[in-house]
Amino acid sequence: MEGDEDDGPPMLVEANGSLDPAGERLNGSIEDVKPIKVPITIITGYLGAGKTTLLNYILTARHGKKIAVILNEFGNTANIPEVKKSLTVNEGADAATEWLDLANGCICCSVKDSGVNAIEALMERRGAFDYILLETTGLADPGNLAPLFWVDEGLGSTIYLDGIVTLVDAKNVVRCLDEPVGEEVAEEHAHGEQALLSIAHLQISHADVVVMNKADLVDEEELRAAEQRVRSINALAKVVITDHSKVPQLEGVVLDLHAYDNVTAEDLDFASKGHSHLDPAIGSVSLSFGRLRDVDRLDKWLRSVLWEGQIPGAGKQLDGEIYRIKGRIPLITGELKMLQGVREIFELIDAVDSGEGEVEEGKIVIIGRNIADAATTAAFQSSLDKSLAA
Ligand SMILES: Nc1nc2c(ncn2[C@@H]2O[C@H](COP(=O)(O)OP(=O)(O)OP(=O)(O)O)[C@@H](O)[C@H]2O)c(=O)[nH]1
Ligand SMILES: [Zn+2]
Repeated sequence: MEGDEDDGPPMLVEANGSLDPAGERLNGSIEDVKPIKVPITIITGYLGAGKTTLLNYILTARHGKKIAVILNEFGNTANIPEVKKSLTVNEGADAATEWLDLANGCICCSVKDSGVNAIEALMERRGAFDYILLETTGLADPGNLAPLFWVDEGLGSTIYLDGIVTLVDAKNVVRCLDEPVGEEVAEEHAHGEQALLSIAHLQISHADVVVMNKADLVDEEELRAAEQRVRSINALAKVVITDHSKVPQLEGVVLDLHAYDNVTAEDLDFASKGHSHLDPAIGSVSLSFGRLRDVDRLDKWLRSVLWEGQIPGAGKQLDGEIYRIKGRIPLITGELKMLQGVREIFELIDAVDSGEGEVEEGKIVIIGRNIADAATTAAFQSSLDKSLAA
């Protein structure tokens, strides 16, 4: 019950949109028949880590962008089935309200059905936004949210997932992660105290950017320890250190992340360097391989691992879970494919031409629970080698 304190009505607030660049962009692209897709960034993080502080900072920063911010208000609403909740839009002195039908009083469970509709209705009435930022409750597991915005064509029409930003509290994160983690980590949507701790792991493991906040409360040594711990859980995420959530810039930290439509060499670079496994629960595995003739064998291997939890040829079921996967796959033709996945959903897509020349080495990075120990890492690599050569 007490853990649900910020499941209150979400508020949609428009940040400093006075310059209305969206309007300009709309007018400038009349010949473009495709509807403009608005990027949505999910802001998640442990209770009290600084999510609201970050969003307020963005709301007041001078950026000339039209940003819709969906906030969770403080409140003490218990989860009551089938309640309608409001989504308030503030535009300067104006305030407008959309109604959200929150199935169990929690936006993360209902955003698919009504949150997106509300956002779309809002854009129809108010003009398109450049960006949408969605703050989830401190308990939300982003693994449930990400696929809704990422691959669902119905939603994909107007909104696409730009990335997940996870706020962590530099002072408390190590202690939180060291608390015993129960079986609840595997549960889809747990709200107990035990689960809360597990959710901290999940939120970090799904992050594309980790904002390590409250740097003012720790010394250099504590800060490095916290940063290393976060990187050991998620070697793919960019880590940004802040005081009062004052991110150095918005682009690449909160906006324009392209975390689900592009995989750069830099994204995979840190993960492939090999790191100590500081966290027994969640870690990252980096696999490498040469250029492939096509992606068929890799596709089959991925289906076995992600859909069946089976490492081909290793003769055992994975006793963990995979949360996130990214890769860059060069073909002998010179083409480059990119791999993107959240939990069991994955896609192999053509790389955007970055003009970086031919890529020689293929790389895949997997983040998950109970998969990053030395034995499992070796099993992944040898299985992949055999499957690709077969
Ligand atoms: N010392 C310090 N305090 C901070 C910092 N960032 C935020 N705070 C304070 O920490 C408290 C929680 O910050 P919020 O932004 O409300 O955190 P939140 O993640 O939105 O919290 P919930 O909505 O409860 O999950 C507030 O009192 C902030 O003023 C920081 O960098 N340093
Ligand atoms: Zn929920």
